[in-house]
Amino acid sequence: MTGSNTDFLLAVEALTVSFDGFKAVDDLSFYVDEREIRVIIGPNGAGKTTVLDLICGKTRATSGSIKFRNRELTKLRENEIVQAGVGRKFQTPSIYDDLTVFENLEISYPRGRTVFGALTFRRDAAVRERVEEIAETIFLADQLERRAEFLSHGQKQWLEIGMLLIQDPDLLMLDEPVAGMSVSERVKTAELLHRIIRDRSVIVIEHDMKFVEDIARKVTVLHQGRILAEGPMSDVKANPKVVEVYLGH
Ligand SMILES: Nc1ncnc2c1ncn2[C@@H]1O[C@H](COP(=O)(O)OP(=O)(O)OP(=O)(O)O)[C@@H](O)[C@H]1O
Repeated sequence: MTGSNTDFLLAVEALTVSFDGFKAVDDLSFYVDEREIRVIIGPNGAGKTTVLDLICGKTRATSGSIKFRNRELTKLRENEIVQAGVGRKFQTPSIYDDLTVFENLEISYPRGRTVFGALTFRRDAAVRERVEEIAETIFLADQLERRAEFLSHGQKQWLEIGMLLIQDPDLLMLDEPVAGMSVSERVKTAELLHRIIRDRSVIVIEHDMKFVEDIARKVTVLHQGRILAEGPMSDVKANPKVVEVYLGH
């Protein structure tokens, strides 16, 4: 039976999506616990991004179930999925270059529905406090008045993560968060993810295996829309099938 109730934060069951008959995700099932970091790896075209697109409602499933706290997501619209507590960061940061770090975080605070509305609401103490707390978490506490366009590539990525965190999602999904980052930024991003999972779960797609080893407890390896292997990084690395299709390349 698919879509049964579970204790998992996220239960993906028998999920399939076909694009003109091609199954980019094929009868996929996996489960994510509360406060888990799950890393999804796999070769190009394995279906990793499509899985995140399905969870956040950007792509509609052909069949199968995605339950988040036992609530079926496959029938919800993207904004309803955000409101249910699922945040998604895409590869390209969608920050406002001409606003400061403070303003970028402030407009993402759940009260502001539009940029206009968000900028005109009173900066009350609660908002300021929350913005400062998030800025501290994302290593930007001393950059609050800086315009976002002047941040480094890594700082822009952290800012966008902060813009999601301020909405307090229970599940945060990140697509290649360390792509293009310096080594020191990668190390700090791993630290950031460990901070984030103190009170939420994270799904990360990543190709950088050093970074994966720094953050991963459980890894799901996708290949041709299906699970090739799943388990602790040490097991996955030693799996001959994973070496053949992915790690050996
Ligand atoms: N909207 C779409 N229409 C048609 N085909 C699609 C669509 N989205 C994805 N695909 C195909 O589905 C397959 C899986 O793509 P996906 O982007 O999910 O892979 P990926 O594992 O994220 O790869 P990469 O590591 O290169 O980002 C690819 O063959 C891709 O061309």
